[in-house]
Amino acid sequence: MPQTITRGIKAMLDEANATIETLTTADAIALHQSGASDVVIVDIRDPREIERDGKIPGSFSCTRGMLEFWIDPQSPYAKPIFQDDKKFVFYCAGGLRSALAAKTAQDMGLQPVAHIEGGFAAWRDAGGPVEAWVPKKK
Ligand SMILES: O=S(=O)([O-])[S-]
Repeated sequence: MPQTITRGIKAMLDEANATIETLTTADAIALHQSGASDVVIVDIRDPREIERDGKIPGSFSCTRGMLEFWIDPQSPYAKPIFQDDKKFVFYCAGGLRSALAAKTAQDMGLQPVAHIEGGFAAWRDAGGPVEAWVPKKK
């Protein structure tokens, strides 16, 4: 018998988008250009996407797979950056995964959070600055 998926991505995205802040690309670029020190831009794309396409300069990379484990201070994988009193702005390639990630983060108590509409593709198309991936020196 085939699986019956009772809650699909449309419902999940609708719910996420109804409860999280969505930044337009223009607003996100302006926020980035302001250099606000109380904002962390979180890149939730996979490493291969970052390697291929580059990233928003200064963004913090947290793959979606590690999201909950890096946010929760009780987790052995907790990252101190998620304890900072800052605004966390998530982005992915196209704005879908980041909506779900921001919703999850918000549900966990992280706040304020937002995500960038259209993701990195929209950012790049709008002329937002892009930093090329540089391999780590060994
Ligand atoms: O999640 S996605 O919008 O990058 S395909």
